[in-house]
Amino acid sequence: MSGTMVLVRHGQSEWNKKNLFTGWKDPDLTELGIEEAETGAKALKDYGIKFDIAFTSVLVRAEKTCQIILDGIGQSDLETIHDQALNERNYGDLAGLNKDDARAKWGEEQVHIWRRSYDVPPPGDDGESLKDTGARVWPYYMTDILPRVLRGQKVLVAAHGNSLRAMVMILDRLSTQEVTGLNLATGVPMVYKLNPDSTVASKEVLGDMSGAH
Ligand SMILES: O=C(O)[C@H](O)COP(=O)(O)O
Repeated sequence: MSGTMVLVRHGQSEWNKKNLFTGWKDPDLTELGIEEAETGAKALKDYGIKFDIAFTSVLVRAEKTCQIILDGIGQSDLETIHDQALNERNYGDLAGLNKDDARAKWGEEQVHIWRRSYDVPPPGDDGESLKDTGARVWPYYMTDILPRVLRGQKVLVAAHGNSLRAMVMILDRLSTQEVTGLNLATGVPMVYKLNPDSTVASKEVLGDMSGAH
């Protein structure tokens, strides 16, 4: 057994609350989002983990979630690396649109394809599919995060629904079809212990993922 990596999706953001596609837009956490991050912190405190380093994106909802968790477990000053490789997928021209309005306009199925398919990007020059998102998340994981875990460090990664779906896809060895059914709840820590060959030795979810959609 080597180290431990905890993945956590940021708490509810203002745009999650309004049901808007967000992507690289930068809304803050809501009160509920703060509470969700605090609940995640409590679960990690009860679990008894102390981290060696934290990683987050350059978007405020993930950065704040990361800091709330560190504050909640008594590690406020822990070294934290912010990198846009961990940002949410870029939602292209969908950013700022209401998800239900989009369903009314383009149909449930098309919107589901944009949100959950592996390789269909949302419309717009900068829109990223999950595969495109993985193309920046996976190398960053391999070069910056994984080596620390393999050295035995305990690593926190506070990021986003789709950047974390890309990570969970490779960790859980999900197929491109299986990943379409993967949804991550806000503020629920996933504790991965890795083997020396970087495969997953164990995965524990500290909370309820069932409400995620
Ligand atoms: O960027 C967004 O809109 C959300 O953070 C994730 O959205 P999704 O669950 O629709 O992919």
